Amino acid sequence: MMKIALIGCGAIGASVLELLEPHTNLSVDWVLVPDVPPVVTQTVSRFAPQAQLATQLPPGARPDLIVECAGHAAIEQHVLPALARGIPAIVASVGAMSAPGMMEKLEAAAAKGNTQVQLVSGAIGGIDALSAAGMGELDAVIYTGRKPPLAWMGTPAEQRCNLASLQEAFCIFEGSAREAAQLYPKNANVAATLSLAGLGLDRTQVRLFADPAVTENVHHFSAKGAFGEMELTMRGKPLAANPKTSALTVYSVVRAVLNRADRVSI
Ligand SMILES: NC(=O)C1=CN([C@@H]2O[C@H](COP(=O)(O)OP(=O)(O)OC[C@H]3O[C@@H](n4cnc5c(N)ncnc54)[C@H](O)[C@@H]3O)[C@@H](O)[C@H]2O)C=CC1
Ligand SMILES: O=C([O-])CC(=O)C(=O)O
Repeated sequence: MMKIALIGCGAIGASVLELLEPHTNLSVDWVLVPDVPPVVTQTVSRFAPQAQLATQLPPGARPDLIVECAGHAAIEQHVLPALARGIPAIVASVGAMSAPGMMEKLEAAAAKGNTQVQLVSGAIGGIDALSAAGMGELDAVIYTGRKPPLAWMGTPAEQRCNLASLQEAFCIFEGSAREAAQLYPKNANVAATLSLAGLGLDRTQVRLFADPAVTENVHHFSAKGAFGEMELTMRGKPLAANPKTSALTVYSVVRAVLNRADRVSI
């Protein structure tokens, strides 16, 4: 039985709990959240009644895996200490790697604990191909993210345009994946993921649009290099609980967990 600690129980975390519940070869025994609103209590008692709710992993707890779906701050707060204790981790907040030195800290913590951390593909696909292509020479990776204006509320996009009255697509950001992930921590994890799989945070070109013509979160990237060329468009359905987040992110986290719990992984 694989014992799991889940970090975060919002739009992604709640759906992950629901999808993992039927799997009898694993058990979510801890759910770590900064506070416990009634909706979290209800979700946990419905899908993981065995789980203990806490703000930090208790010192004596020894999960086989921690699963982060909480936000960038959770990497420093939960993932690094767990890795250093030898607990492997699955991370959804890949954009956190845009902070100076964070990738090195992650590697050092995993090395200290003699364990591994997996950064999930999240809301995008093709990471396997891009990452394999990166073993050869890559010339360019270009990413465009397009979401409905509502998905950019509460971000610096509000200072760039009037999101509520946009009539056509507006480019709210153009620059590197590193800047994108730092400015839009809840909306540009895909930019960071593509760059870590490919050309790195500083050489991956990113454009982000608030687009009233789309109802989905549309991610497009193209890559060119020694392998040839690839292009991918993902039209991700947003989660009802958080329009910034695509449903595929949940499936990606669940798949990563099951790949560790099951005998065959794909
Ligand atoms: N890799 C990818 O493609 C994607 C990654 N994400 C990442 O996943 C994160 C979560 O997304 P949602 O579930 O939609 O957000 P949400 O806002 O619905 O839920 C966040 C949950 O995490 C908890 N939380 C916040 N800070 C925490 C901390 N320091 N420690 C423990 N729990 C904490 C909150 O209380 C809440 O339960 C995003 O902030 C983003 O970093 C989101 C979408 C796509
Ligand atoms: O869920 C999505 O569509 C992508 C997202 O928020 C991110 O890249 O952070």
